[in-house]
Amino acid sequence: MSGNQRRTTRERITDGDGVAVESALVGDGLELSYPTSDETIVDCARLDVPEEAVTALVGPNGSGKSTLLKALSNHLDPDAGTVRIHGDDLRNFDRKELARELGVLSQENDSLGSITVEDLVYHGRYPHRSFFDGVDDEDHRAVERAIELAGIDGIRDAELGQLSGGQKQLAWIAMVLAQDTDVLLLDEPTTFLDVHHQFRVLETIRQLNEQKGVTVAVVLHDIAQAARFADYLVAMCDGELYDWGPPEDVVTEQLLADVFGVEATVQYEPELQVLPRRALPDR
Ligand SMILES: Nc1ncnc2c1ncn2[C@@H]1O[C@H](COP(=O)(O)OP(=O)(O)OP(=O)(O)O)[C@@H](O)[C@H]1O
Repeated sequence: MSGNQRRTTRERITDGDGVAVESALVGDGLELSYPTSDETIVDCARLDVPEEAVTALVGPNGSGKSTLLKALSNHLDPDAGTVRIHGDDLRNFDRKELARELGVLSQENDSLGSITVEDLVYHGRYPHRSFFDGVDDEDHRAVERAIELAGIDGIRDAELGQLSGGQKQLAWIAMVLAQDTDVLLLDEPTTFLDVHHQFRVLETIRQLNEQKGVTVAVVLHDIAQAARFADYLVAMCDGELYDWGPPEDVVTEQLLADVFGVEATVQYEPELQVLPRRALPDR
């Protein structure tokens, strides 16, 4: 079943400015924990990832961003609540169907043994092939496009195990891009990357959003970068959603103190900037 056939239900919300937006992904009444403990790690009444927009999840270490992303990508079963993509419960999808809808870059990438970068990127095409199908022209085109977007042509024949952390990260990003999905969930895609590659990855995400209408939810650590880059911010604190909305509404000096524990100034000239001055005492 294709993504378009599934798009039967529209879920609308109103953002901080009172503007109605449609949600591609909705987390509804989510309570999340890990099998190793009874402790609830995330308790989130409602989370919306607006359609055809870039949403950045921000928050301090351990605030539950990755955990939330795992639930949104069906890698973690909620103790309570549901995740819906275009109105359909994620649990209604088999693995391959979901992989045609959702491209996921997690922090814990599966080990695929000693394969080359190019083979890894081809791996991103598996949801589009049946068991007996070979690689077709569309697969070749998608792989070449992903390799170009990620800027990894020079290392396509290298084995993953021989790469630096940043090069590996770019290879995984290319694999997710080759999947060619309408929705991307990216957990810290800029980790390990130098400033050039950080910009390149963020520009690629923006380009996919603007040119192809791809919906993106991305965990970013740099609040100033997230505020400049994203259309919406989701600020997590202690496993709860502290605030949600356009960056101008969410990034306040109060949020920086409450959520991040820093005294900081927020400036808008020439664009939104966060200027941290000092760390506040631990909460
Ligand atoms: N596999 C796991 N088993 C048990 N607890 C976990 C597991 N993964 C994360 N946690 C716990 O869940 C809490 C939230 O972690 P999570 O990784 O979601 O936070 P985060 O906001 O993404 O942090 P960071 O910015 O450091 O990546 C932490 O207290 C962490 O110890």
